[in-house]
Amino acid sequence: MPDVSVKICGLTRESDVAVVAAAGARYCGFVFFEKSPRCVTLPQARTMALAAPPGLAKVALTVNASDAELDEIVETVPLDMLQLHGRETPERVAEVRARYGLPVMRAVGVATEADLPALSEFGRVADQLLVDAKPAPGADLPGGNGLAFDWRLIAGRRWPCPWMLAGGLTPQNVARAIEMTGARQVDVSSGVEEAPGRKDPGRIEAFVKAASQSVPAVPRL
Ligand SMILES: O=C(O)c1ccccc1N[C@@H]1O[C@H](COP(=O)(O)O)[C@@H](O)[C@H]1O
Repeated sequence: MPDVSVKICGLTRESDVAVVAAAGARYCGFVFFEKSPRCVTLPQARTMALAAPPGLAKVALTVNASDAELDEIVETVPLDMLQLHGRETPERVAEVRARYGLPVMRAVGVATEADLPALSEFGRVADQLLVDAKPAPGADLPGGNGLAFDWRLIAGRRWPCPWMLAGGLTPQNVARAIEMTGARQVDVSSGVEEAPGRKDPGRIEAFVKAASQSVPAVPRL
């Protein structure tokens, strides 16, 4: 049975790291975006990153961050990947990759067919894509809204680099999402919380279990 890797994003407590690792997730994410209820300070993120066991990749999520902001994050927090979740251009993605020598995952919001070409464009410069729901116009957050998109839009599609499915995933719907899209990696934030910014260990375990037991769709030729 093919393995599906899970990223649990928006951890805020050291105890979350142990829960995520024990559940069998492959990645954990720390949010550096002030408007988010999951935003963490550099010392908080450092403490969590140092608590992560080998095999749990640590991802910093930023939104249109400057070099100065990224410098501070990368210098303080031991990381395995940078997630760019704003309006970063392909040139900026390439610049960030070169500057830090870390893999970069670029998030792309999807609501309609018109959003799909951006996935091919960013797939040529990023190490990974995060295929997320496009937030409603005027939303405070560019992600982490618990909003799903129409998975039929990407069913069986492939891009030049590995990708993760995100947006409104929950322990209840993740198996269906994987079956419909063929995703081999999934990312969740609000769907495993008991309140905004507070992860629920039971929901994390249920999510990883449901994702791991799912079978991705056969890719379209
Ligand atoms: O989680 C956040 O607060 C956040 C803030 C700003 C940009 C992205 C954010 N989260 C990312 O969005 C996806 C989907 O979230 P959800 O599961 O729909 O709540 C999440 O996995 C993060 O990568």
